[in-house]
Amino acid sequence: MRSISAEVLQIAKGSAVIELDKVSYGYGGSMLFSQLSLELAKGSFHFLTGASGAGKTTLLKLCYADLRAKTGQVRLFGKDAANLGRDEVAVARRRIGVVHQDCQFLDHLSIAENIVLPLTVAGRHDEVGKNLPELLKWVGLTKQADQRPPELSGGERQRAALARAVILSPDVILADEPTGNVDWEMSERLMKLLVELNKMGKSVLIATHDLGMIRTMKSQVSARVSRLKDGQLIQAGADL
Ligand SMILES: Nc1ncnc2c1ncn2[C@@H]1O[C@H](COP(=O)(O)OP(=O)(O)OP(=O)(O)O)[C@@H](O)[C@H]1O
Repeated sequence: MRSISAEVLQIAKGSAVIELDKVSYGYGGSMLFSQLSLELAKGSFHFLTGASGAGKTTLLKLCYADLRAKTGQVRLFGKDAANLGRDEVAVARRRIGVVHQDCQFLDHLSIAENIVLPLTVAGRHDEVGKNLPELLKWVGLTKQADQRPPELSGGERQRAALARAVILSPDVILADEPTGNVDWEMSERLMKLLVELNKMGKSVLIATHDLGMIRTMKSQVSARVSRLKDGQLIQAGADL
């Protein structure tokens, strides 16, 4: 059993879009975090780092209400996630674009169909024609639009996953190891897309173990870096 003391991360710019307030979570009988607090401010850029198994994916899942805190409060856009009904959770989630670690594509659909899936599921078919060409161009996948996910390279899949995460124009982007399994050049390209989104006013939280990339990006964007270690969230300093 691991436990921690409270650590509240204050982010100066704007009001909070997602807040974890003294949250506890664990699988089975053991606790992964307890009394963990995190505040993602509107328009902020945040890196979450930590060793494999530290709990980064779990923390992101709490941030988009895929998991429920055992104790403490998760607030999405100011509302306690525990008090939201199914429809309200769905509405909140539409404001949060998630780039999953394993991309989670439907392999029988084309890349274009996968990217627009959040729109078609939401019944917003009329917006597909307007948004898709621009998004494909933005992530450099216009030529690959009709290919199936297994036919794409790792970097192309990651860019497609990013396009799908932003198709509903969310306020927040949560990205879980978006540069896993891609080379340095592609990692930098992906990160620059995320910085671009942040410059458009979106809040960005990226879970990554890639400290080299964090160091590089810190010169390009004002970012907060937190490290998850032994169930504690520690704000990383110059020692990064
Ligand atoms: N559904 C689950 N059931 C039981 N244990 C789980 C489950 N999901 C994750 N865990 C455990 O919780 C711990 C944290 O997992 P998590 O995936 O959040 O870590 P992570 O920091 O994202 O790791 P990685 O960098 O390897 O992706 C790990 O020990 C993992 O085995």
